[in-house]
Amino acid sequence: MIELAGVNHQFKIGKRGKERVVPVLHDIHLRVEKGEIVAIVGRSGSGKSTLLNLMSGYIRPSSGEIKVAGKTVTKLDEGEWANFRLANYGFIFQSFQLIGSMTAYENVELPLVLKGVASGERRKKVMQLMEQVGIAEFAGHYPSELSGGQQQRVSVARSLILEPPIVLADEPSGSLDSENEKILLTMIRQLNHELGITFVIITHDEQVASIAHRAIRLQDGRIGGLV
Ligand SMILES: Nc1ncnc2c1ncn2[C@@H]1O[C@H](COP(=O)(O)OP(=O)(O)OP(=O)(O)O)[C@@H](O)[C@H]1O
Repeated sequence: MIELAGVNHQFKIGKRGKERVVPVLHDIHLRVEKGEIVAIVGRSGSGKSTLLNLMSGYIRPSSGEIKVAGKTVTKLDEGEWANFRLANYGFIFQSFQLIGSMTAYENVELPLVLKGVASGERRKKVMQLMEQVGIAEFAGHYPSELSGGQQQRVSVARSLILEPPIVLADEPSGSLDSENEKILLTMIRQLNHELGITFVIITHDEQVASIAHRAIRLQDGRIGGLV
């Protein structure tokens, strides 16, 4: 589903003319199979977010090749990446990244609006999914009127509304208490099992890593073997 071959990444930092090159990822070879839940673990600064950003095209590798769903994505331009992301990826973030001026319903609906889906079909899909993740009763609430766990469920619903084959999650339970974390992890397992969605999850949390089929440890920008 996702394949990285010989991927290296370095950032350039500092003032123009005085840039310094900071190597962050080194010779990454990684395959995530369809239907897998893969956890990416490792210390702060080991390169986990950089790896996820490479998978989602927000940054381009300095060298190496990346394939997603059979397509070589390394050379896609911005516009092509935007379409590719919409068709293939859902995203879940630690900070939920909901739009504060939109209700829970409107947040979940947004990807369908962007895709140009007709309003009747949007309504059906949004309500069905909000019910599935247990937040239908909060449809008219704004994010500020919801608990952290409820906000995260809204963001999960938004990430799934276009039925993406892959969900990338960056510390998805980082802002949740243990009760809400449990609900989120059960939901991820269920979605993986029932819909075959592939998950790549960055985490520091052992509970999260424990639901993964496989955990990959990054150490100073290198894959340090299975956990
Ligand atoms: N845009 C950037 N410009 C320059 N350096 C960056 C940039 N983004 C990340 N880095 C550097 O790359 C290294 C890896 O960062 P990254 O965010 O991938 O680590 P991480 O494992 O996700 O860390 P954390 O667990 O703290 O989120 C760090 O040393 C960081 O300072």
